[in-house]
Amino acid sequence: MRLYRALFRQARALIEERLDYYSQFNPSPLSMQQFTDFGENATISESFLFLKKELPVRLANIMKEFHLLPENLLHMPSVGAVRDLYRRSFMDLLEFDTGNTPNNTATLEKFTDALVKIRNRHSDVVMTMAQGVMELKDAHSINANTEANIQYFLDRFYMNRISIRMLINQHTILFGDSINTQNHIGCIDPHCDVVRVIEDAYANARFLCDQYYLASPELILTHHNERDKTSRVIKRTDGPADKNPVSVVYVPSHLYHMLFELFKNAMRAVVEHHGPASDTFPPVHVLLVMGQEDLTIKLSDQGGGIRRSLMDLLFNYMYSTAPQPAVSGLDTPPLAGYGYGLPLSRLYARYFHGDLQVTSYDGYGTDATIYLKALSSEANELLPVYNKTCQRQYSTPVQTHDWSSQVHSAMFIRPFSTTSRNKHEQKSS
Ligand SMILES: Nc1ncnc2c1ncn2[C@@H]1O[C@H](COP(=O)(O)OP(=O)(O)OP(=O)(O)O)[C@@H](O)[C@H]1O
Repeated sequence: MRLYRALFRQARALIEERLDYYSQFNPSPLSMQQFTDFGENATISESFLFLKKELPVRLANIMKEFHLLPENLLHMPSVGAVRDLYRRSFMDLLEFDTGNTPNNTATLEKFTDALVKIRNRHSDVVMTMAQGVMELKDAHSINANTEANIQYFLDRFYMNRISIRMLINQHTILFGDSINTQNHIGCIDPHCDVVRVIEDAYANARFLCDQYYLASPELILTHHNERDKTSRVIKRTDGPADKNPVSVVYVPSHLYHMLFELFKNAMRAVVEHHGPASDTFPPVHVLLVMGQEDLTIKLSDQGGGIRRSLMDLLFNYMYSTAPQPAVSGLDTPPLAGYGYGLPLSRLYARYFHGDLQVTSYDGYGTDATIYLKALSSEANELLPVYNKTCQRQYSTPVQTHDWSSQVHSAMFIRPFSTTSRNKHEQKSS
């Protein structure tokens, strides 16, 4: 037993030492264009050389932030389980970043297999972290500072996770065994048909809404393409839409995720506001605009809106008006869960420098707007970086409400030029 403990302590010390080393480096954000260029031209070997360093760097940057979380949260079993997963995956990756790992077919195959294993291992992390927060809420009272720190951490933690999964998916889809039948570049669709994704998300949210309430609102979609000056209003009864009227280089699954969450919220609000027994429901209007710089998708519902006093809570991981899901998930109403729909969707939008904003008219309805970068060269990854500014954020007491902006650009990292892509530069501070 004593030997086991000594070995365990030794292993932990080694992990901490490696974390210190890799967290000295800044993550290297890529633009959508770099992802597609790389996907079309790079070899598995080049991808391996980049990822064997970049993945441990991204993992180490977020793992260091765990140390800054409130002790109470770290002691929650689910949070401990998530940390263990991260440690294991970090160590798995380090095997490949040693001076003597040969860059041969066997190593490349082993690396791809390791990435698949890591992706599967982490598939429930969002839910497990959410459970950790629920465990904390049940066990302790949470003060404003703790809440702010958890909110700050989760935004960064989930953003980091989105980015790591993006890298892993690109490598495993491009160089793994799966067959590309859709002309995608990894998980990116260079001609993502936005109307189609909107209609898919609507249809699936509607299916859930019909199942739960036996009723659902219609969809009216208007699109305008400023680039070729075309506009059209589509009602669902109109039949198939024009072929690909608005397309963008994007990850369809990310766009689908955001739209599905927004449609679920809109439908739930409309049906509950008007009463499920109502004869008719006002439709959900979607406006899709392709501009010169932005692609904008606005969902407008007449679901009674949200009080202004609650607006600040919308993106809070600890807020949902829906009943808390049981850990088993069996009693979960299908249209709402942990209250992560909006905050996670906003992270997906922000990941490539877009945004998600909600404006509401109490007593009437809500507009939820997704902004995406129209140009792939401007759609850069937004990544959390572990540095002094972020460390300070955890120790700064919550201030009373201020009118000024809360964005601290030093805590996220902007992309660097293509030429320095493989140079994992060390942080200056
Ligand atoms: N369109 C809307 N109209 C009225 N209220 C809304 C609307 N969108 C969101 N809300 C309110 O914001 C809360 C948080 O929404 P969010 O999507 O983050 O979580 P959720 O729907 O409760 O659960 P989850 O999305 O995790 O399944 C909702 O519970 C609801 O009260």
